[in-house]
Formats: sequence, structure tokens, C-alpha cells
Amino acid sequence: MSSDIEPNDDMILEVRNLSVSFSRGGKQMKAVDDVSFTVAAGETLGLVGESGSGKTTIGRAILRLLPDANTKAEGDVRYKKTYLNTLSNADMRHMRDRLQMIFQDPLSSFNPRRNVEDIVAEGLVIQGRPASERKSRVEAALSAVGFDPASVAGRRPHQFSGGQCQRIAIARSLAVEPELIVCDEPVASLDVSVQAQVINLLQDIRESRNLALIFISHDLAVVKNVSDRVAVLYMGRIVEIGTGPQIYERPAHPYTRTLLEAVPVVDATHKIEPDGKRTVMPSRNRPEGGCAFRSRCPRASEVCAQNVPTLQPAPRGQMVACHHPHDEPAPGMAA
Ligand SMILES: Nc1ncnc2c1ncn2[C@@H]1O[C@H](COP(=O)(O)OP(=O)(O)OP(=O)(O)O)[C@@H](O)[C@H]1O
Repeated sequence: MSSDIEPNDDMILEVRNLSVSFSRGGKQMKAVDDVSFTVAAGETLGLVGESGSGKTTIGRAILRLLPDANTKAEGDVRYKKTYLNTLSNADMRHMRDRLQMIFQDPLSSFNPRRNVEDIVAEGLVIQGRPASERKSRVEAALSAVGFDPASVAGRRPHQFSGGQCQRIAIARSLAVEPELIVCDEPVASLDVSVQAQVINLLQDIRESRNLALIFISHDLAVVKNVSDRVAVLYMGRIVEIGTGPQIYERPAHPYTRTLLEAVPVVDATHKIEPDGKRTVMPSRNRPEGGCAFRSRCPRASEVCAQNVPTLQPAPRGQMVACHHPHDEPAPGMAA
């Protein structure tokens, strides 16, 4: 059986055994723990998990955008034949033409004194492209995200809505013609109607350019329609990874089911189970040994406290890290 973490011919990105820890007050805190996955050309991988599960850290680690001072990253990140983790800072800067990242709050990444044309041209200036080529590439990128270049190029970022700013950020990424974009919660701060527009835009661009996307969200529903495969993260580890139908129709991990049922979280330390019981959530410190989800898991048994579950093939073909995976369809799904 082919595994979701095994490379294939179309694969352009391979993340293998990635771990990231931050030092805080003299202590090491592991934000990402032994994560492996691949992304193929033109594929969208959804990366889902609740706040603090390590999604942004994975995205930043791929592009080497983590702060050096308090960060320790281990493992390999391979883009085609190049191990990004071994590159000099200068070579990595060049590599960012191929791999880009967009963020939840694009406005904060724009220089407010610059106009849209200069913002979209930023990567092209770093590449040393001549002015005439910059102009035509900026126009093409702005058109690709649905703007009339002549009417927006001279305006400043604060004159645009949140959705429009995200489209400018997407145009800035597209201008350097990347092959992969990490989209970190790109619609989380937008109105629902605008969310759909931005998601549709990303889909269209992906299809027309055979772009690969890593689409980060805390919400499984948001990534459902955009992802070919979905990886579910819990406390820095992938607990389940598979295709859309595997994850949404037959989720095998109890945590994936919790996310799908959208159980309301009361506060940071308690949540309400479907039967109304309040469950204490584990602290951000990973429990020693065993499965990190066990204190929230209705299926937990003794073995869950003893052994860390590793990703194994589930009957429906996805990979799941659980000692007691589900095999029945999700509630409301046909068998
Ligand atoms: N630069 C940093 N220094 C110290 N700790 C950090 C740093 N960046 C992230 N962390 C910690 O690492 C853990 C994972 O954070 P991360 O932002 O990757 O999670 P996330 O899943 O993207 O969450 P969110 O959806 O809230 O952004 C968190 O506990 C966070 O506080």
C-alpha cells in the first residue's frame, strides 16, 4: 500500500521528521513533533488543527521564516532535489521565488507608504528584474486576482477592504511565479461571503497555474472544498492524513471527529462532550509518554497512556495515529 508520506513522481515538497522547539524561560517547548508529509505539483494539502497545534510553525519552518534566536528545527524539508534546511540564507532567499507564504492579516505585511504596484513588485525587485518587466508582471498578477491594474496600481493599502488586501497579497506572491504557496488562515479574518470569493480565487489560480497549496486553517469545514488531502494536527503531531472523502466521510481519529462535530469549546481548559459532560483539556505541556489526546478522548484505554501511537494505514486508506481508530462512517454519513 502506498503511504501518504511516501514520495511519488509528482512530489515537489517533502517534509520529513520535522520537529521545531522554542525556548521559553530556559525551557524547550516542542511546537512541532516529528511531522512528515509530501505535496505534489498542483495539489492542495489542508493543514488543520486547533489554535497552538503548530500549523503556522510548520508553514514558517518550510520557508525558513522562524526566528533564529529561540528556535531549534530538526528534520528535512526538500523542495524537488534541494534540501532547504541545508541552504545558506542567501540561497534560501532565492528559493522563496519558488515557495511563497500568505498570511491571515495581509495589511500588516504591507508597507503603508507604498502603493499597490510597489507592493506587488517587491519580490521582483529582490530578483533584480528590469523596470519594464516588473511593470508587465505586476499588471498580469493584478489581473489574475481580478483587479483592473490601471485603477488600483497607484492606490495605497488602507484604501482596500480585507478581502481586497488578501487579493493584493496573493498577487504579490504570484508575481514571482511560485510553484507552491503556503496559505496561513488566508480567509479567517474575512466576512463569510468574501471568504468564498478568496477561496474560489485560490482554486482558480491553482488550476490555471498547476500551483501547489498548503492551506492552513483551524476549521475543517473551510479546507473541505479546497483540499485534495487533509492533515489533522494535534499538539504538534499529525494524527490523521488522507484524502477529503477519507477524512470527512470516514474519519478514523477521535480528534478528527471532535473537530468535525464542531463541539463548542467553553474555555481554554474545558470542553463540552456531545453528552454534555465537561472534559478537562490537557495543558500545553505534552503529557509524558502515550497519546497526547488521551485526556480528551472517549476511547482512551491503558495502552494510550503507555505508547505514543504512530501513523498507520487505516482500513479506508488514510494514515491514522490512534490505538483505537474508528472504522464506522462519521455520524450522518452513508456507509
Ligand atoms: N516564535 C515563537 N516563540 C515561542 N513560542 C512560539 C513561537 N511561535 C509559536 N510558538 C508556540 O508554538 C506553539 C504552536 O504555535 P503555532 O502558531 O504554530 O500554532 P497554530 O496551530 O498555527 O495556532 P494559531 O491557529 O493560533 O496560529 C504555540 O504554543 C505557540 O505559542
